[in-house]
Amino acid sequence: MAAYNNKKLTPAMKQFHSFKEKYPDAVLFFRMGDFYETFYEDAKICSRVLGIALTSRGKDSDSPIPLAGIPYHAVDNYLKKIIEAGYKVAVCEQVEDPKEAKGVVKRDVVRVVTPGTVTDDILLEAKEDNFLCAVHLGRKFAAIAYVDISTGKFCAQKLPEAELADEICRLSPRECITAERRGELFGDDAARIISEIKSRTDAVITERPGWYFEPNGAERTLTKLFGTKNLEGFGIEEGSDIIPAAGAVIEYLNETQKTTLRHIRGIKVVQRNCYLQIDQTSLRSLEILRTLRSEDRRGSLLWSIDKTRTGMGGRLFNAWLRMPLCDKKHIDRRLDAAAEFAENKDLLDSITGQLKNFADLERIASRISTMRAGPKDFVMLADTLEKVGPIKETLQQCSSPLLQRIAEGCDMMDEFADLLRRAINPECPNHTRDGGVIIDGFSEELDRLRSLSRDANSWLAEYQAQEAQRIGIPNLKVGFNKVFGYYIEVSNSLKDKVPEEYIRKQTIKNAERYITERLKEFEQQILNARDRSLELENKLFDDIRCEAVNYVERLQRLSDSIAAADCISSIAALSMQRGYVRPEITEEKSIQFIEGRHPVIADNLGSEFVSNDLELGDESGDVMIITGPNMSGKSTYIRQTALLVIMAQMGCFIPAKQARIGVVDRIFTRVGASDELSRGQSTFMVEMTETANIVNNATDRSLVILDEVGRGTSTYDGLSIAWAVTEHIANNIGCRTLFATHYHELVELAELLRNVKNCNVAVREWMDDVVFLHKILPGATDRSYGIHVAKLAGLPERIVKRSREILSDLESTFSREAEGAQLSRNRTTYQQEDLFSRKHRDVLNKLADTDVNNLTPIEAITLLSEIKTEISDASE
Ligand SMILES: Nc1ncnc2c1ncn2[C@@H]1O[C@H](COP(=O)(O)OP(=O)(O)OP(=O)(O)O)[C@@H](O)[C@H]1O
Repeated sequence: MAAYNNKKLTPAMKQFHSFKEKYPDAVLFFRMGDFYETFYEDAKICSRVLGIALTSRGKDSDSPIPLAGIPYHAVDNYLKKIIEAGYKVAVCEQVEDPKEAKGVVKRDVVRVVTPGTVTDDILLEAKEDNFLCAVHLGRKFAAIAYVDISTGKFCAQKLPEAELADEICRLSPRECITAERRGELFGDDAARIISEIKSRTDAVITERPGWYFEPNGAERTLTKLFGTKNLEGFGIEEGSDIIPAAGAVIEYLNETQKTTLRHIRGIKVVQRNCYLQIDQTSLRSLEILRTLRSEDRRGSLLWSIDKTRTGMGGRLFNAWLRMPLCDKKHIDRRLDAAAEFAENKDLLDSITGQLKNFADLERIASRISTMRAGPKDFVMLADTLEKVGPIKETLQQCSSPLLQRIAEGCDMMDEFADLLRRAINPECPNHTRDGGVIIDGFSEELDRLRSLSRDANSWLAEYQAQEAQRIGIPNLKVGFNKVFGYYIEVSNSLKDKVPEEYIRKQTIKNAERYITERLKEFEQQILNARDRSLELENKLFDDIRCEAVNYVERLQRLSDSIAAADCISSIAALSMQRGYVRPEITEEKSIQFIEGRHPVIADNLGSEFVSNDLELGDESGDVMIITGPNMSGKSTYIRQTALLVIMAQMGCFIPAKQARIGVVDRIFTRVGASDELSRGQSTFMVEMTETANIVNNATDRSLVILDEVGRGTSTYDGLSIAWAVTEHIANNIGCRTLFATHYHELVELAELLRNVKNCNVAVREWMDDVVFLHKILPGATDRSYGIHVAKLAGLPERIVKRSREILSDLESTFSREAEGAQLSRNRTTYQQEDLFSRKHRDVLNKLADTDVNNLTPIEAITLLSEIKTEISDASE
């Protein structure tokens, strides 16, 4: 912007530069009349991202300024596009009436819209939280704080640094604040974490000065917002790592919002061990919130099972799915509630019916609190508050404690609903600027002013008729335009008849236009009345908005209750629609399903989907090795297990005939070869990193899903790694594990280790073809049928035939017996080592128990002989 110091700049452009200096990292929307103008680089960005024309200001000067303008009435759509493209926008408005301005009109930046701070419905996904988060790396722990300003939800948690990136990915924030890259706050670790966030999420990274994160200042910011002395009431002790992160989030909102944040009423500290931990890899590979390939909601578990009807219900359902519970008591509370709905169709129909077209109370409450609520918000609110009574009555009939609590939370706010009904016109426009928002009868003064303007039409008609008759011009017309106001129009052929007192104002093609003293007087009265009625209407609307602020807290609580009712009824409706059952939740370390189904695939395939049983953990063995041909359904089966556990622990019914689930603390998956080349890691490296994460962090309460570990390297390396990992899990961790593999050699582990068992997927051979039955059966298989699958996939017959020849050659050269012998040798050694160590221990114990001083020589020789025999037995 070389032109900044140019003395030739107009006052408006000088003003533009002064704002641009204050908001250098934002695109500045500079209001000029009916347009938001953008200049210089901003104009180029807007032209590129928004597809609007790039022109220039001062075309004839030496240095024309690039310019792109956005009509003010269409600003919302343009804002949406530019924010989605990851830009921030500073909205600079005219803050005085241009008519009254002395010199250049006063302007100010009234808000900065960034991806993480949007509040307008059009810029938000109804059923998704729009999180802004801040990250802080403490000495021992990391902390993250996140807020959705459109709802007022504000949470924070302390966690090990190694889990930070995963947690951020799970939250999928739109924007992430970090301390500026200088000083000790921003070391190598932070740089690594930020680059991980950048590569794994769509979040925009915003750097802010180190003082945003300074603990004392941050604590002051937070206590000021909540009006508390300290943060102990929120479970945040002095010096907690949470404080810098939470303070930075609020400081950033203060910087960008320029309105009150009173709808952020408190901060919830998330206790990680209360929730089933699902790491980022599992979240992605199990396609819980988005599909793996297209990153689409459609096709994900959430998309398939979410039947909520309200925005806040949808967001809560999303959070329940992202953060399933770990406490049997809490899970049962949700399940009891869902069961009560599922068993009573009338009750369920009544609730779901009432939730239809229910307003997003949480977001309206936020807009009320930030004084951005429009007339339509209040109309929706009035309609919605009317439904609360019937919902409360329905819920009061229920006996489950959760539903009773929800019923208690159904606050009808009669007096507020009544005010809205009396004041706001149900047919009102979107904005207050043209009036028509306050209903007739609400204010006597408004009614009087309105009737003055309404009566104007009949006065004008009467005046027109009178004048036409008086001066004998039957087609004389009274009209109105913005420039001249009211006028009398007389066609040219009759203009000679016009009396003297008519003052000529405008000549048009076939007529002349005049004004009269009476008409002018009348006009003044009318225009005055219109202006005053608009002014009064705006004042009345503002009063209602201010009154509404007193209800924000109650609206938020009501919203929480309705969201929970929506989630529970969604679960019940789903279970009735698809025949899901209530899982029995236990504290045992086992999982059992009878006729379990994959929730998404089974819904697509209908009756073609083959259901399967599962017995895992405790007596049934912790580790299940599943072998079977390609395409037989191994991956589907192991993923289905993880999904059913997640659904059960969120309090959802599940697709099975019967299910018993021992609560799981963490889910780990190592599934398929995800392409992480963009992160500079080879497929095998990713596979091994994920495997290392599992063996290092899984507990005996975890569920581990392994699909093809070791496939990314040579057969023997891969097999050895897979063998050793399985052995380690079975011997040292003992967690419930499903391992789908093509390494048939692994099935031998079931003979060696007590808690490992084999299953295979049934296949029927028919002529030269195979039919996949998708049925999981006990025992191992030793055939791959890979070539059959290649044929099915359309590999040319010539290649298929040649593959068969090569396979048969290979099979005879490196016969399976040879490999088997190798492994049986391993097995023998394994058994021998075990036996040896046990015998040696027995012998040593015997020696330790012997009192040598009291042994006779004969006894000593007998003991020696016994020991010798025992050792020789063991080595045979
Ligand atoms: N239980 C089932 N009932 C019906 N169809 C199924 C079932 N399980 C899987 N399928 C179908 O079989 C296809 C292949 O399943 P899946 O990917 O689970 O096989 P896989 O054995 O893991 O294959 P690979 O070893 O090649 O990875 C799926 O796309 C699905 O359409």
